[in-house]
Amino acid sequence: MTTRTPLMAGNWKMNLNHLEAIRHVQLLSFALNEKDYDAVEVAVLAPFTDLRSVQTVIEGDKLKMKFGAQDLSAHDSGAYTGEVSGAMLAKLNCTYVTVGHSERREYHGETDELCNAKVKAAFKNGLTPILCIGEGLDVRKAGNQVAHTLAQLDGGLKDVPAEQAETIVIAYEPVWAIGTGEVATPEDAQEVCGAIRGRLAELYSQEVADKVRIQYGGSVKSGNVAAIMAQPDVDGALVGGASLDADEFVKIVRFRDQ
Ligand SMILES: O=C(CO)COP(=O)(O)O
Repeated sequence: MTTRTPLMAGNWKMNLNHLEAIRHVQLLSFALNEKDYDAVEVAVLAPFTDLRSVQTVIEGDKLKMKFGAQDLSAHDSGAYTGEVSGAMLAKLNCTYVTVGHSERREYHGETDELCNAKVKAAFKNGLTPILCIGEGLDVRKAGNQVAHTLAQLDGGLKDVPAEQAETIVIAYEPVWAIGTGEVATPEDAQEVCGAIRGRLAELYSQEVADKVRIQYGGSVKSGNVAAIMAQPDVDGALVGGASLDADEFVKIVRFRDQ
C-alpha cells in the first residue's frame, strides 16, 4: 500500500490582490514549521495576478510551500484573448493548477471535454492538475452522486496515460457543500472518494489508484477537518473560504492536532 502525503491546498478563488497575497503568504510562513512540512504538503492556489508575487516570496524565503493557479488555457499560445497558458504558469514555477472547479463549470460553461483538454495541457507543461469533480444538490437528492462524479472523472481523464494519471490530484467537491457551511459528513466524503479510487483502479490499475491523492473540498474548517481526513480514501483538503484566514488555514494544515 502506497503512503500518500496529504495535500492541504488553499483555493483563494477571486480574493486577495498581490499585496494582500504577499502578506498572507508571509503570515503562513511565520506560522508553519518543518514539522508541518514533514507531515503534509501545503499549497496555495492564487489568482493569476498574484502568482509572480507569491513566487517571489516563496522562492526568496526558500519556503517549502507549493503554489499554483486556479485555471489554465487548453491552448499553448496564440490569439486567445484573456487566457493564460500552462507554459506561462510553468515559467513561474507553479506546481499545481486546478481544472474544472465547479465555479468554472457553472459560470464559464466548462464541459468535461474542455476539462480533459486542460488536464492534458497541464501535464504537457509539467504542471500537476487538481481535477475538481462533484455533484450538485439535485443529483445528491436523487442519490446519483457516485455515478455523476465518476462520469466527470472519466471525462476529465479521457486518453490520459497511466504515467500521468498516477500523479494527478482529484478533488471531490460536492457543489452543495461549497461556501454553504454545509459540510459533507465524513461518510459522504468517503463514499465518493472511495468510489473514485475504485474507478481509477478500473481505468488504470490498483497501483495507479493507490498513488493518486484524492482531496475533499466544501466548507472545510479546523473544526471538521480531522474527521474528514480520518477517512481512508481522503488524502487532503481543498479549502476555500477558510484558507483566507491564515490562523484557520494553519489549523487545517495541522488537522492531526484538532
Ligand atoms: O470550492 C472550494 C475549494 O475549491 C470550497 O470552498 P469553501 O471551503 O469556501 O466551501
